[in-house]
Amino acid sequence: MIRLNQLSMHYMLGESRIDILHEVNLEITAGERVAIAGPSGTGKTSLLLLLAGLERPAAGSVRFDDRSLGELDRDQLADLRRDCMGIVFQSFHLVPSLTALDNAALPLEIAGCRDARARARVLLDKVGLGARLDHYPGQLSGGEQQRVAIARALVHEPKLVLADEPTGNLDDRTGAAIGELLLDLNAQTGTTLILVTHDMAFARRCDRVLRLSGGALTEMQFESDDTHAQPA
Ligand SMILES: Nc1ncnc2c1ncn2[C@@H]1O[C@H](COP(=O)(O)OP(=O)(O)OP(=O)(O)O)[C@@H](O)[C@H]1O
Repeated sequence: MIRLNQLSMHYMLGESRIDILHEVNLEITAGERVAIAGPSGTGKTSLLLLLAGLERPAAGSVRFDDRSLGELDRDQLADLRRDCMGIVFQSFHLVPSLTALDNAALPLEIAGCRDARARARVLLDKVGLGARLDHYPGQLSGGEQQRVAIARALVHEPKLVLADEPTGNLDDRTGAAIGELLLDLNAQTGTTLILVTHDMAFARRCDRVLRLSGGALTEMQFESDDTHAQPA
């Protein structure tokens, strides 16, 4: 489903160059659950942005279902994201003027789905926000906003979910419930999951854990009960 070929990326800030990825190759098959871990500031969020076509690489390519993102224009990329992806950013990107229910229903409303609000309500219930449907983002806590963003990312059952620390701001119990929701979605609909997480217990429930460090992605290997694994 996803193929990274010799992918390189850096940011320029004035004269200084921040290297994020150096000639990375990776294949992710449909239905896979992939966790991305690694120290703060190594580029995990940037990698998700590349996968979503929201950043352009310096070299190499990102292919999604045999389409090269580099060959798509802005509108085609936006269509691809709308139709095929559910994205959870660290900053949530909720629409401030819409209620939790309308935010969560947005992808289905845009797709012209008649039962958009009913389906969004079911998901908001599942993330524990059944009593917050009519609240605006400014009236919700950070963790509640995060859960609305997760409901919005999942509501149209996308082929691919890209989530940046989806359990990061949540207490253990709520975080575990959100983790279950993502894994259930994967089990039920075959959604491919690519999740940035520092939560190793959650990461280990994925098929693969990749560590991003020094511009390289390395697959982590675990002993049976070792939650402090080193990259292979
Ligand atoms: N638009 C930008 N311009 C310049 N530098 C940037 C930009 N965005 C990110 N960076 C830098 O690139 C590096 C990687 O950032 P990124 O957010 O991808 O890291 P991360 O691994 O997701 O970090 P964290 O785990 O703390 O969320 C950081 O050093 C950051 O300061």
